[in-house]
Amino acid sequence: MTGVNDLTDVHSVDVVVHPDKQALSDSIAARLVTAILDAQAERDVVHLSLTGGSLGSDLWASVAALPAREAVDWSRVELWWGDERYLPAGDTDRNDVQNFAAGLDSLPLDPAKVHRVAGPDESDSAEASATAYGDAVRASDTDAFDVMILGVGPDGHVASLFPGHPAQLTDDAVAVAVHDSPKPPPDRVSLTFDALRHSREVWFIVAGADKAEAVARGVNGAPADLNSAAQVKGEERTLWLVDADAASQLEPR
Ligand SMILES: O=C1O[C@H](COP(=O)(O)O)[C@@H](O)[C@H](O)[C@H]1O
Repeated sequence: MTGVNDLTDVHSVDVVVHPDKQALSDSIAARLVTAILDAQAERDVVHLSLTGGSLGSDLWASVAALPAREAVDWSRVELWWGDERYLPAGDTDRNDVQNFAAGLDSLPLDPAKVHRVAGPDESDSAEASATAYGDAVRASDTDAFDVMILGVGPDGHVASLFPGHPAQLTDDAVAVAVHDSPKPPPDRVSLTFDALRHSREVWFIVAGADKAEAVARGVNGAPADLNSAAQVKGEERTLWLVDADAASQLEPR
């Protein structure tokens, strides 16, 4: 994977505001299906990186309800996660489990192309899991994720990179173990900023007034100790897909 992002160009992001969370979820689903179809017209396999959080799962319910999902060749879609809670396979607090329960399980995916982060039942430590996950990303046949979907926490975190946390600025790895996470559970595995940036498109998906400050800081390029989202841009496009409540502290552009 290659690519360098100019983080000083804070205006090269697009913001799309939707009236409410359901409209936002349905719109992300339609946009995602279109993006996959476009990518499949150009490349054999499409690489998507998914996110946890409520909207990160809701969007799969929206995809599952979308007739256009039938046009996608889901067997040619590779799935990754930007982060995972370091919990055993099947734990209902895992991001992958929540995504599948919401609607991913209805899609005819190739299980060999679903790249889950190993939990404590399948690895010796979060560090070992992060190393194995990073090796899997490196070994994949892609030079970049096609779409990197990232939820944003009220504290401005993306994936499991929390502002001010020691793991946030790890720069010598694809994935990092996170301990003492400010948000439970305490142990996690996350892609690093470098890995997140190796994406053709980065989509931040955010709903709710409690995230309005994080959205404003992310869009306006706040420093890393205040906002992790602001440190990540796509190689071709950076999109903020938000509802009206989450957009309420943005200046008119
Ligand atoms: O813990 C996590 O939180 C964020 C955001 O979640 P939300 O519920 O506030 O939307 C999520 O993006 C991340 O993947 C997850 O591990």
